[in-house]
Amino acid sequence: MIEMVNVYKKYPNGIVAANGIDVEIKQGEFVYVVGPSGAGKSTFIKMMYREERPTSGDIFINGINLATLKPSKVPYLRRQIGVVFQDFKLLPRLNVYENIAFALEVIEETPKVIRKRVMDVLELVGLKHKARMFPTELSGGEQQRVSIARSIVNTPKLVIADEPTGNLDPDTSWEIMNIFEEINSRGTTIIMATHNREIVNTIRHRVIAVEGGLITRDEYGGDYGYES
Ligand SMILES: Nc1ncnc2c1ncn2[C@@H]1O[C@H](COP(=O)(O)OP(=O)(O)OP(=O)(O)O)[C@@H](O)[C@H]1O
Repeated sequence: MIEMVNVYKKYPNGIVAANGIDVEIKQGEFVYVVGPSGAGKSTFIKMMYREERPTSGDIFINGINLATLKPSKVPYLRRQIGVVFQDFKLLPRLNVYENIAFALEVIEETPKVIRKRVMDVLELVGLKHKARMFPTELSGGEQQRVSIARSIVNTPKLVIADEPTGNLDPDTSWEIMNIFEEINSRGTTIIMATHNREIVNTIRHRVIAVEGGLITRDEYGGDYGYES
C-alpha cells in the first residue's frame, strides 16, 4: 500500500531530512516510526500524505505515484488517508459532531449518511454523549478521540499519526492506543511516529527507526531502542 523508492528530501534551507529512503508497508500493518528529535520522522510521514514533496525518488500510495500526482488530484488522495496530530487541530468554533461531519460535508455526502457515519465513529471512540460539546470543553484525551474519529469517518485504508500521545498523560495515552489497536484490527493500516518508549515496548508492532534521514532499523515486533 505504501512504497518509497530512493526518496531524498532537501529543505530550502539545505537540511537533508530524507537521504535515500526505501521502504514498503503492506495493507493492514501497524508501524511505529521512532528516532531522535530532528531525525526526519515527521518529514518521512508528511511525504506520505503529500504535505511535503520529495526532492527526488518515488512514493506510491495504493498505486498512486505522489511524485507525479497533479495538484488537482491531491484532495482525492487526502480523502483516502486519515491524519492525526499531536495537537489535535480541531476547529474551535465547531462542536464535536460538526468537527467530524465537516470531512463528509466537503464531499457532499447526504445528511442521513453523515449522521450515521459520525455517530458510528463517535461510538467507536466512546464520545457519543459529548457530540454537542465544543473542543474547549473537552480534556486533551477527549479532543484526541474526536480527532481520531474525524480521521476515520471517511473510512480511509491508511491512518497516519504524528505523535498522537505526545500531549497526553500515560493513562490517557494507553486509552488512545486502544482505539488505534481497534482501528487496526479492522484492517486499517496505521503509521505512527512516536517518542513513547513504553508503548512501543509493550504493544509490539513493526518498528522503523529513522536517523539522519535514513532508515537505520526495520524490525517486526522490535523495541523502541533509544534512551529518550
Ligand atoms: N519545513 C522545514 N524547513 C526546513 N527544515 C525543516 C523543515 N521541517 C523539518 N526540517 C528539518 O528537517 C530535519 C528533520 O525534521 P523532522 O521534523 O522530520 O524530524 P523529527 O524526527 O520528526 O523530529 P521531532 O521528533 O523533533 O518531531 C530537522 O533538522 C528539521 O530542522
